[in-house]
Amino acid sequence: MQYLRVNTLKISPQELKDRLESKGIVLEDTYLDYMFKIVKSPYSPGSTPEYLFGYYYLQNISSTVPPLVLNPSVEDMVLDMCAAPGGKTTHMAQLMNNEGIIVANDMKKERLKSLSSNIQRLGIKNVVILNMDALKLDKLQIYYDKILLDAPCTGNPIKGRSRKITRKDIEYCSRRQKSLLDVGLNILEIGGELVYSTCSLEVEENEEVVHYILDKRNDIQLVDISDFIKETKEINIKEGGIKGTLRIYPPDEPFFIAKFRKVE
Ligand SMILES: C[S@@+](CC[C@H](N)C(=O)[O-])C[C@H]1O[C@@H](n2cnc3c(N)ncnc32)[C@H](O)[C@@H]1O
Repeated sequence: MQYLRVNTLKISPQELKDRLESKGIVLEDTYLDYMFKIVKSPYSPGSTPEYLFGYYYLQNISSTVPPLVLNPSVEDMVLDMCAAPGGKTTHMAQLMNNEGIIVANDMKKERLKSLSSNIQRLGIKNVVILNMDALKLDKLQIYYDKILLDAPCTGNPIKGRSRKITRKDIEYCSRRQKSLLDVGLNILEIGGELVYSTCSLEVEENEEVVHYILDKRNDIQLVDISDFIKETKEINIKEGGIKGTLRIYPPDEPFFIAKFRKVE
């Protein structure tokens, strides 16, 4: 199922809906007034003039949840630790009305090209792009009010990979996720919040990562985000294996989401 997120920095949801429907694209409302389900389209939704003008971004409905849970505001200094191709960075820029600062980092140069072209196409002006291994971000000694860690996981399709995911892959991802989360929490301001998400359903990459952090650190608390379940009716969303976390299940793209606050 394909969805589009209206880029409200450039056009209103109603105006875009009218324009696309006049071309034969059939859209359906969702829980977000700026997100539509594409029910029918006579041509590829990524090839319309409206797409090229940056009036919308194509993404799965599940991936709207982590930025909404983080809830960045204009006053916040925001970090997106693993940002490419920028679905969540550009959504956060929209939530911040193109003001404030978002540092969008990704380690892979190749993937930064699509992040950069999406930022340009959507007319986003509050994003600074950084090309670093996120495991080294604490060396910069820059501290953030809000951090999104949309971590690399076994759920991400890897170009050219045809083999099945093994236990070793899951264990490797889990170790890397724990380290990335630890670094992110080190550069969070006291009182600041970090949202951790993956598109994997493996416990080792999700609940186990949360337990690892809560067992290891006294300066971090888990924030209960289960209220979100009521707000997102048409998504197959449930409480995760730890109280206060979220899991999204197929037919929507799977996601695990947890929120942390630094308390001292
Ligand atoms: C799940 S994808 C991010 C998707 C992105 N948040 C979005 O919404 O469009 C994970 C990203 O992490 C990046 N990555 C993997 N290891 C990294 C590391 N050590 N430091 C920074 N980025 C990394 C990958 O290049 C990939 O772009």
